[in-house]
Amino acid sequence: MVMENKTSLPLYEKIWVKHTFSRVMDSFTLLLLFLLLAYRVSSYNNHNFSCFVAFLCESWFTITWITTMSTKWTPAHTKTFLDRLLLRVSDSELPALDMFVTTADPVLEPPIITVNTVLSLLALDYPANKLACYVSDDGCSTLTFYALVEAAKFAEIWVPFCKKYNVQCRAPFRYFCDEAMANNNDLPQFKHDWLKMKEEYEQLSSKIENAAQKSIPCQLMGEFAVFSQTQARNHPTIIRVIRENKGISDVMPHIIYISREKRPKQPHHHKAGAMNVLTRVSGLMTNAPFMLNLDCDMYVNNSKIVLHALCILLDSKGEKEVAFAQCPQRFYDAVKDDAYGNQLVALPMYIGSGFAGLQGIIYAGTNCFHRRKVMYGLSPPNEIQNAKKGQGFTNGTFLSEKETMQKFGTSKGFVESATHILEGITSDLHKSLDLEAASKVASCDYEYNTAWGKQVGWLYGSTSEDVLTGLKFHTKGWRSELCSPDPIAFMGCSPQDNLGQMAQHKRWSTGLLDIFLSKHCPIFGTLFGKLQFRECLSYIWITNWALRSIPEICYALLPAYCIITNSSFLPNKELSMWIPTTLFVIYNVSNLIEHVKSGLSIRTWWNNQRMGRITTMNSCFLGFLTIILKNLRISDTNFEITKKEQVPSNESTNENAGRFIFNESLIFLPGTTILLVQLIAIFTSWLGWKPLIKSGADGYGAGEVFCSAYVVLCYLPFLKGLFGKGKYGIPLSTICKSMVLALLFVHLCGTTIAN
Ligand SMILES: O=c1ccn([C@@H]2O[C@H](COP(=O)(O)OP(=O)(O)O[C@H]3O[C@H](CO)[C@@H](O)[C@H](O)[C@H]3O)[C@@H](O)[C@H]2O)c(=O)[nH]1
Ligand SMILES: [Mn+2]
Repeated sequence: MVMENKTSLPLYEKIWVKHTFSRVMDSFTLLLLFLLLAYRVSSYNNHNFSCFVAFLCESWFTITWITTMSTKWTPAHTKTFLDRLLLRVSDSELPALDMFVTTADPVLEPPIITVNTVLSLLALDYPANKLACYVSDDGCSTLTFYALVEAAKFAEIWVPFCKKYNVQCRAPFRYFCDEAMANNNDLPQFKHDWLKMKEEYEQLSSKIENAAQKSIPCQLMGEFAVFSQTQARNHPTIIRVIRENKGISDVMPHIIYISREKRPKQPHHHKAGAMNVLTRVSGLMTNAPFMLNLDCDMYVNNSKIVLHALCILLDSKGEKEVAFAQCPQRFYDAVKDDAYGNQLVALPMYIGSGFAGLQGIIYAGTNCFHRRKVMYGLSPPNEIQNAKKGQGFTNGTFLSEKETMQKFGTSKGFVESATHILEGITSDLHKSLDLEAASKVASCDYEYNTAWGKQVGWLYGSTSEDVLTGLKFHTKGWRSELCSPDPIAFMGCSPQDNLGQMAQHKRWSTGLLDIFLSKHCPIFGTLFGKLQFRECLSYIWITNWALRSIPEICYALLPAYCIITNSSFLPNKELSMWIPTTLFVIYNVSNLIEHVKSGLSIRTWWNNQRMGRITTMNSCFLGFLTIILKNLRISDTNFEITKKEQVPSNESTNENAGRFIFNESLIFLPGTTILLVQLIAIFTSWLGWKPLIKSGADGYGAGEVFCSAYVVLCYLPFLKGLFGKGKYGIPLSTICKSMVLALLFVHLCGTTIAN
């Protein structure tokens, strides 16, 4: 009886967080925004050009603020009950899990990083015969393959070591960083084992290091021979079973290496393409009902994470409603005070859990547990029941074999495995690691005329394939949950300089805007699908990122414009001046408090603020232009891979850490121009010159000068760059181009007055 009660208890609970202070401050901010707009409308009579532009920008900011507020309003996260799960299902009943790791470039993504991710997965606290680890290598690199083969040998001792001593962090490079670990276990054998393991790991890394230094010809013999004729963009499928699990008593999961076929003329759809190949190959080989996907740099930091995620996915309610369980992204080796604003700590705390309190958190591309049947296009069960009553509903379950082939492609084996999944037949961990059938589904023409990338699997068409794929699930009516146990589940690396950070944000904003302008636009999702209204607002907030660059750039140029033309855009009566002033103060103070509450320093807050402005006006603006070019069919979007580095421990004290570096990239052009325009304006004002261009309107005041100075403060790294040397200096060509643009702007200021 007691047992019965226990087993009917929910496996997880949703915890609602109260951010009352945030709510009050956010509402107050909104009120002030409305007041400002009301002021603009009421003072319409003495309008001028700058006030009109200000009104348009502020309207945009207000709309954005409403979506931000709605997202943040009801934050939540989950609490999982492992004990209840283990009472309900025995070890042998636990479901199988296919784990996917993607890597694409052995230089930008050093194999030792991928190896650590894989090692940490192999050592998960979960029955090894239920796990299979698939590594997709889009770089088709001998080095990556070699590293994995060596890692598999090391894993034979690493996995038992972790389990014996219940090691928390199961990625050796992080584990051995911390000497204190050597002394935190009383077992007499431990110290000895620890030292031995450390030595073995060092041997492994030096082997990989050596192989990277000199491409040893003997590497291309034996099992490496297949790589001898390959180029990264032109090669047949290579699939190798590096280690096969031998059954229940074997402590090592399957390890499978996949480099899908690539041909120069065939689109490969970047990461989404790789994920779909992983889905199919694993479907054939192990066909687990759940899949975990990780970027190559995301190692497991909580070895029980699979059980936590299963609490959500196997819960009686979760089972029917939740498509995926997303764990947060956290990063190690952060640059001091988050100088490049890419640690994303405060943002997920408010926005991420905000999403989680609505229809669900967005899919972030990594650290996510998926339900395979949802990937195959299944709708939530209640939908299916409704559909059974009605007519003409095509869901995977009711398709004929021919239709299933049209949808999933012509591999008989795969279609059979997909049918099993869609019908909920849980066949035991599997059958054959049949390489021939697997090669077929990894070939580049397999998807031709199928639903892959459209209705099935990871969706194509955006470099933010993650958000797009998650949005599709939400539009179908699925929910998702944020799974954030303590200690944090996964840790990864974030860009170590502003170049990486800015390129990354450009890719995200491009991909997100692509979604907004596509048929998957969240607005359609609410109108014609099952996307809930407030979830839609949140998706609008996130997919609009690149568009935000336009009003931000206009607003940043406004104070300079006013100083140059001796006009004003801020209210110039003392009484109404308090509206923008209070708005500025309240916004900044509440944002600062949110950062401090997330355990961050004031410096970090400022760096995040500053980088927020720089990223929006530079990366996102370029993202916006990229989308325009794409829609005009002049050029296509690309997936630039973020560089991953292992930072030597002395690096954090490096005096240049946090400094901006520059190159010829266009990404620095908007910022440099905006800065030069401000400088021209401020010098005009400071030296008491007559305004460059006279207008009839009221002159500018302290407000405009303050705003201009504020923009310069945000662009301080660029200001330093104007005078910096080498990579720390903005290239002369960029400065010249920006100067031309800045002078053009000053000239244009004149024409607006003349009209
Ligand atoms: O053609 C490609 C390109 C990329 N990748 C892999 O995709 C992952 C993510 O790439 P990365 O350069 O690390 O991008 P990030 O900006 O760090 O990634 C974030 O943003 C991406 C979407 O833009 C998501 O796919 C990621 O999961 C998310 O962590 C890495 O494992 C790559 O190896 C491929 O497998 N094939
Ligand atoms: Mn990454």
